[in-house]
Amino acid sequence: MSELITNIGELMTQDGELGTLRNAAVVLEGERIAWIGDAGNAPAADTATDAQGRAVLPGWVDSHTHLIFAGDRTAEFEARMAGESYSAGGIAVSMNATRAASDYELTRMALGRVSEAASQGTTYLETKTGYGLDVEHEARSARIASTVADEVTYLGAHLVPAGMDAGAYTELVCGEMLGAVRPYVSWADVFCETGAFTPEQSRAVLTACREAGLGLRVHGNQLGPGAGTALAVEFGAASVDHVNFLADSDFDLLAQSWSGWDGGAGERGTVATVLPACDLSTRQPLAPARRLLDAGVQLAIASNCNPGTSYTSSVAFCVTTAVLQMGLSVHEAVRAATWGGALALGRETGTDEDGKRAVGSIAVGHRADLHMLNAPSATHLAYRPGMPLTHQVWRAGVVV
Ligand SMILES: N=CN[C@@H](CCC(=O)O)C(=O)O
Ligand SMILES: [Zn+2]
Repeated sequence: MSELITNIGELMTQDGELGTLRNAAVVLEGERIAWIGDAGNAPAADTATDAQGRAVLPGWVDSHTHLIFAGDRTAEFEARMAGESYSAGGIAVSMNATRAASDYELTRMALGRVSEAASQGTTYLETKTGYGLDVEHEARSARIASTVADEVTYLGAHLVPAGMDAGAYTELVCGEMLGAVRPYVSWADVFCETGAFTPEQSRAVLTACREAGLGLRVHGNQLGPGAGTALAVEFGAASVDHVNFLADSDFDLLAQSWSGWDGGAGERGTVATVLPACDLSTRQPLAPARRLLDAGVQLAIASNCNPGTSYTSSVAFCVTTAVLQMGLSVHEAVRAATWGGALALGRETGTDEDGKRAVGSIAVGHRADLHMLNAPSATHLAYRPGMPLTHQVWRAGVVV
């Protein structure tokens, strides 16, 4: 089956060569994009959708979420709004509720969250373990995650559970727990922060997970200056996320990590992933997205949907915040939330031949993940903050 989407007022492809097209059309064939061009030259297809001048973007690629949880942390949020500061300790509240939930409940809630995200334009999504925190419950979280998300990350190193020795727990994370989650995950992450894992413990986790063949990610520099970003770059992590408290040397390390990359080939560096909704919900200083881009660092924007610090899967909200409060242009923010997210997950390239089609940009052969706005341009995402602008979403060629 093929579908022609025509009369697109603005087609923001996020593809380096195609750029942004006006009065454009796209043809989808099965799960792939088959043709892109001027609406006047569009070929016939089995069905047609008239965009009536609306804008079309790639679907959001949300490269950082924590969707496998039960329970509620409204009280912690209220206390924070009354002046308390965020600390990692709240993770234990979610751990207890998550352990107590049945497989069915956890799966149903996770699917509900994925569906909320999809209805707002998210077409590719990563999620993590991290609220199980023992072998049985981390393995269960990983298994459930693998049934609801496109990419799964092992975050056994989220918090040392109360009553456990940090060294012994780190060994568990690096040993038996890693073995139990391994069939379900392709990434590993560590929360390298005061109150979570020390640089030495983080190093041990990253080393073991790399040896197990997992790609690496780091939660770093969320709550203060520290070693997270430097460790991420040293280990060749695909992404370091949060990056609120960076030293000058962290900017340099991140920028240098991309110096051997020419935009498509060469040595990949470490993406800096900013999480604007989390920054607002924790009342942290906003991550320095503008300075990172200006320094030559590749940037992603993600929702960080989780019960503690960012209970939203609205990437549009994050994009709006990045434009209005972090100094990004609309194009830069949309790029970070689409192509940038794909880059952070190693999914920005891929062709018909290898069968793992690229996501996060609109080009022939890429996966047909499209987000049509009820607006003539992507600028409306920032110009009309908070408005429900998602008009229609295609995921792998299928209307969501
Ligand atoms: N910072 C660490 N992990 C999550 C929050 C976890 C929680 O508080 O439940 C985050 O990315 O913000
Ligand atoms: Zn997180």
